[in-house]
Amino acid sequence: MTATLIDGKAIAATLRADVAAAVTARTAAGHRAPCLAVVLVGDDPASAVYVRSKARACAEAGLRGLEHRLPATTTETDLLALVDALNTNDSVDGILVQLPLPPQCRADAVIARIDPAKDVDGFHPLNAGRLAAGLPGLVPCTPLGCLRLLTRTLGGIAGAEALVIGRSTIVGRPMASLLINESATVTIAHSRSRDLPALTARADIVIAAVGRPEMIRGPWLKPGATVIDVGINRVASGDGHKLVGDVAFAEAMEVAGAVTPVPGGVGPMTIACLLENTLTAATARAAT
Ligand SMILES: Nc1nc2c(c(=O)[nH]1)N[C@@H](CN(C=O)c1ccc(C(=O)N[C@@H](CCC(=O)O)C(=O)O)cc1)CN2
Repeated sequence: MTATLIDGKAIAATLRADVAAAVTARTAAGHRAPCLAVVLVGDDPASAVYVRSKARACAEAGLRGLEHRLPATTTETDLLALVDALNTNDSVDGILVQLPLPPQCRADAVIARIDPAKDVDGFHPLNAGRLAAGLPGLVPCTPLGCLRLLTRTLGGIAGAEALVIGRSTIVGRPMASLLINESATVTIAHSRSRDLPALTARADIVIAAVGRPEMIRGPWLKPGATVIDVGINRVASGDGHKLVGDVAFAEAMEVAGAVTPVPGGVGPMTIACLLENTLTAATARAAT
């Protein structure tokens, strides 16, 4: 069996075009363009690349993007002061603080300071609680992107057995809540789970978010399963490096029904869903 490749780049492009069309309609109706403020603290090269991608994606979709670059020595107090200023700036609809932060800034404290109505990352405890309770709110972009990929690939997922591997607050836990809210039957596995191959063998849907290169092997999978690989791991290859996921891709393609590649799977959906969340936040704020 050779699985279908789930083309995250193409699906993300469609979602970004949908957001762009909605923004055009909004501005034609006399509203200002939604505005996303991105805060980058320090010099992490990968974070700088992601922030640039976000700025480009905003511009292409007709959103206003603001960038705040702060030095690696920024204190938590100064970062919180910037978040406060963005919270009270009425022309800002979405606030995103790029992670990871330098050690002197506690991510939990910073995230908790963001106005939940502008929390386009969906990381604020209030939004996390709303998602867990099945209430509407802003949802973390990576799990939301995974759900969009699943519904594009499978249609409905009600009743499906889904395995989420990873219990982080950024991916695993919100992913499980999203799947439960779609009436899937959900298992969450993690580093202490006893028999991961046996859990994987039962799953119609596997979401791999463990951060360990190629840990999930093809022979573990149920034939025909849909595999969403959230991992982005940089591994040595020849003289340089390459990106691999948490799933052994070539093996998975032999057994699964559909698989996301790395790169080009979940990653592009994260940024497309950030645009979607910014539009959602702007629309909700305009209605209040
Ligand atoms: N505040 C946040 N910080 C971080 C988040 C987040 O959602 N909010 N997620 C990641 C980084 N990230 C976005 O910020 C992100 C990571 C990867 C990709 C992506 O498209 N990856 C490509 C491969 C890129 C490469 O070549 O290195 C892919 O998978 O195809 C987009 C966004 C941590 N921080």
